[in-house]
Amino acid sequence: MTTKQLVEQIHKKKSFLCVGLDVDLNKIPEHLLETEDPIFEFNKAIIDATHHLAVGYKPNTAFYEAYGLKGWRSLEKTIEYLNTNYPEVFTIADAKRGDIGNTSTMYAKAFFEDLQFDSVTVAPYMGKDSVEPFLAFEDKHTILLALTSNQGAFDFQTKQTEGQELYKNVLAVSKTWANSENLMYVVGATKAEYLAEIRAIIPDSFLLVPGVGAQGGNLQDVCKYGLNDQIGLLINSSRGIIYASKGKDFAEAAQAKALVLQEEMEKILASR
Ligand SMILES: O=c1ccn([C@@H]2O[C@H](COP(=O)(O)O)[C@@H](O)[C@H]2O)c(=O)[nH]1
Repeated sequence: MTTKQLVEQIHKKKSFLCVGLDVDLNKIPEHLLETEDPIFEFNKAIIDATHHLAVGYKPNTAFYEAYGLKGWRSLEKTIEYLNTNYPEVFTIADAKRGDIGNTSTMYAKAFFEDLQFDSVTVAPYMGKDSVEPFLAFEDKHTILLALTSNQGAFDFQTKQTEGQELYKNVLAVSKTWANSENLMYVVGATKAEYLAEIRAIIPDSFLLVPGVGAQGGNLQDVCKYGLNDQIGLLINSSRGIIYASKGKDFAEAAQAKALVLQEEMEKILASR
């Protein structure tokens, strides 16, 4: 999917919501555990109930890898289901990959060619040659960790290096890499106060913003400095949406939670 198509979807749905599909078998309704593939059945119901309110879906691969081969098959079925039934949505494999060049190429093939995701999250730590193999894929997006939502972000990301914070260095340097137009960045909703300075370095890039809901980040705070001319934000909520109920009404309850965020986004978009 191109960035232009993503922006069109945002305007059409009046939403820049991304639903996180982080499926934990201990948290899903019990009746689904009797089915052959509980993870896929859960995802399918959540997607069907929320697709008109969300422009993106983000399975975090950890939640699939944790269940071995069966979990990976559930991930495959989920992305196939999205691409077949809702090809207009932007898909993110939250896998946080990145390695030496030839290995990164294989990661990129896995997520872009085999699984057919639109994007994958990548850690910048190993530098340019670990990220450029992902950027080489046309109309695919590499979402680089910049300033993450967790407390540990302060251990390294905000430390001074070459006269500025490391995360700012990541933003400024990655902009110069080959095909950097395919880059997006992760900035945690819990770090909204950094967004003005982030936008000064990367005014045009899309930001994937996790951390609203369960982690306490605030949508209004993120939008104040995070929005740009193209909207430029994908706000992710995982637990806050998908675990709204553990009963048979789980999909309706998830829809209600997604609707609250979509309506808030619609108001924000209308007020610009
Ligand atoms: O900085 C980051 C980067 C990634 N994540 C991931 O996003 C979701 C958030 O889930 P919630 O349940 O809405 O808190 C999850 O997959 C994280 O691994 C992040 O939270 N922060």
